[in-house]
Order: sequence, then structure tokens, then C-alpha cells
Amino acid sequence: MFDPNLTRQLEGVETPFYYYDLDLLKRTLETVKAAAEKRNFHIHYAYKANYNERILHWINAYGFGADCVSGNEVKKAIEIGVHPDKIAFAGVGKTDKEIRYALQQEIFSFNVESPEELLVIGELAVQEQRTARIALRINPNVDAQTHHYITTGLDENKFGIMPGDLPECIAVAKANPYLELHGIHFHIGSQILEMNVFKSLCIKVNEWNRWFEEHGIYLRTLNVGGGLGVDYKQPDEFPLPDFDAYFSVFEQFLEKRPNQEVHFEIGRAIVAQCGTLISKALYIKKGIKKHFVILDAGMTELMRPALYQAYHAIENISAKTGAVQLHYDIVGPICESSDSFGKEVLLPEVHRGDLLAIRTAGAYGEVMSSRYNLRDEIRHYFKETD
Ligand SMILES: Cc1ncc(COP(=O)(O)O)c(C=O)c1O
Ligand SMILES: N[C@@H](CCCC[NH3+])C(=O)O
Repeated sequence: MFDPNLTRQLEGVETPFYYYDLDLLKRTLETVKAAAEKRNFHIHYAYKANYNERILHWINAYGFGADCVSGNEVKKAIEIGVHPDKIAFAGVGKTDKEIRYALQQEIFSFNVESPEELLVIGELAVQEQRTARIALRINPNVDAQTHHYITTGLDENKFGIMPGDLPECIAVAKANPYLELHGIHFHIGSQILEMNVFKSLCIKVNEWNRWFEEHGIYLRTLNVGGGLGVDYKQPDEFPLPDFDAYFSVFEQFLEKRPNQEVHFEIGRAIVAQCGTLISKALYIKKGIKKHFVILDAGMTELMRPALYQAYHAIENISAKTGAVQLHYDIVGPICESSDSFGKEVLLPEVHRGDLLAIRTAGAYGEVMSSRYNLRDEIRHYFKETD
């Protein structure tokens, strides 16, 4: 539940806006850092989840590296002050321009997603006279048991190298002195809550680790990607994901060799709970079958419900205590029927002007917003006590 004092502070702020609780972000960062450090795990924060500069500033201040999926994300990480040897660059469609830029920055790793991409990186590395450090992203065919739109490690997904192509990749890497094959990379999907899924991933990583050894290649790094989920249903009860439980699966089941490093690319679990979309009720429309609350935020500000039927908890933070509870469909102003944040949501009676909080919106919220319908740029409000 939102603190009533906070609601009073927010009442004067122009809506809609993303509210970021930087105190919670810092608590989360402390927790991840402690859980990772005691196992000597390396964390790269996945920039795609949220690249708001104040958030990135803190993530960098806590010493995390960056996992990037575009040249601009690599550039952003450099600008924020992330050391290049903590920057990984993934993505199935890296352009020549992006590759050249990342080579010039001498980043930690290109996570390569196809044999052809490896050839191109090799050619560009020769031209730039820079070594490209390479991790091969393997598609392990592990079911992440999450929404099918955000699963990435199955045979039918476009991500990663098909196992049958690995011998060709090894040959390409061996033939080019500007390619340094240092590791393997996996990422099976996002919003994963079932820890057994990560155990299955470990088993696959072990198999591939052995396979490379059998082919005479010693890997320095194992990158197991990200994907840890958060509690969208109970953001107040569980504001922090259980990082200890997550890392302990890898500690227990990953058969890493003595000098191998284990890397993670965590996005959602770090930033989801610290963000809330605050919006104002413009109109209450009493339909024939249902009541609608029409907000001044829409799918343009938070696309997840329209795109994946994703659930976000919604609160009427202006409600008076003891107000009657009613069911509403919560919709936005955009000219699309999918512009909805929730159906049959039970809320204390909503009046024009009330503020509604759409919770757990810190990851894949602001970054996926658009200007469709020529909407305003999204605004922000930060809570930071120290
Ligand atoms: C390659 C890669 N690494 C890391 C992530 C971050 O995932 P998450 O936000 O689920 O931790 C993603 C997104 O799913 C990804 O595609
Ligand atoms: N955008 C997705 C997650 C995709 C993660 C990136 N591969 C979401 O909002 O849940």
C-alpha cells in the first residue's frame, strides 16, 4: 500500500509519471551484491529493463557491469562510467557500426548469436586491429515456464546458436587471431519463478562445458543470463526477490572449473519493484455491462498488459478509508481496444481526479513506452531520502 503522506506529495505532480523509489532500488542492489559477492558471481545489469539515468547511476555506483543489446546501450554504459571490461553486448542483429563501436571500446564480451555474426565480428576486428572477446550464446532448449512471448531458449526461438553450428564457430574462432573465445552464454527467458528451471539450465551448461573441454577448449567464463522473476501480485509483501535462493541453485548445480567465472545478466529482478506508474482517473464511465475507469496513462506508458496480458497490481491511492469497493475495467485513452490495465479490478470507489498506482512497473515499463497518438514524453518523480 502506498503511504498516504506520499499520496499527498504526489497530488500536485502532473500525471502520468513514473515514480521510482530509489531507496528500495538501493536496498535491492545491496541485497543482490551481498548474495553475489559471497559466491564470487559477476553481475551485469540488463540495460534493456530500464535505462533511466538516475537508476543507472546507482547500479553503477554499486559496482555492477552492463548487459547491452544495442550500440546505444553500450554507449550509455560507457557514459554512465561502467568500465568496458564489465560490458557484455548481446543481440541477434548487431550492425557493423555497433560492432565497430564496441570493438573500439574494448568491451568484455560479444555474446555471439550465429556463425555468420562471428565471421563478421572477426572481419571487423581485423579491420579495427582490436581483439574481440567472444562468448557463444547457445540455445539450450530449456523451457522457462513463462509467458511464450518472453521465453527465449527453445529450439523454435530466434536466439542463440544451434548446437549443430558450434563446431563451425570453433573453427572460425581458431582461424582468426583477433577472436578470443572466452566463454559460453545462455539466456532462457524472463519472469522465471520456478527455481527448477534454473537447475535444468545448470545441467545444460554443465553438458556444454564438458563438450568444450572434450574439444580442447578451456572456457574462462560461464554466462547464465538473467530471467529471475518478481512478485507482481504482492509487491508490498515481497519487494525483494529471493536472490539467495536463486544464486544458491547455481552454486549447487553448476559444475564450474576452479578458475571459471560465473556471470549473470539480471534485469527485471533489480528494477521492477522500485517503479510505479502513477496516473489520474479522468472519467468514470458507467457502461451497460461494466464500469470503466479511464486513466490519463495508457499502453503508450506501460505496454506490458496490452502486449502480454501481464498482470500489474492497481491501487486507488486517493481513496478515503472505508470507501465502498467496486469492480472496474481500468483503461487508457489510446485508440486501441487492447489499451487496458486490468479487467474487473476491485478498488475503493474511484472518482474523477483520483490517483491510481500501477505497481511493479520499473522493468520493461518506461523503456517500452512510445509516442503513439503523439503522446507527451513520460515524466518521472524520484523518492530518495539519502
Ligand atoms: C540476453 C538477455 N540477457 C538478460 C536479459 C534480462 O532478463 P531479465 O530482465 O528477465 O533478468 C534478457 C531479457 O530477457 C536477455 O535477452
Ligand atoms: N519485455 C518483457 C521481457 C523481455 C525481456 C527481454 N528479452 C516484459 O516486459 O516482460
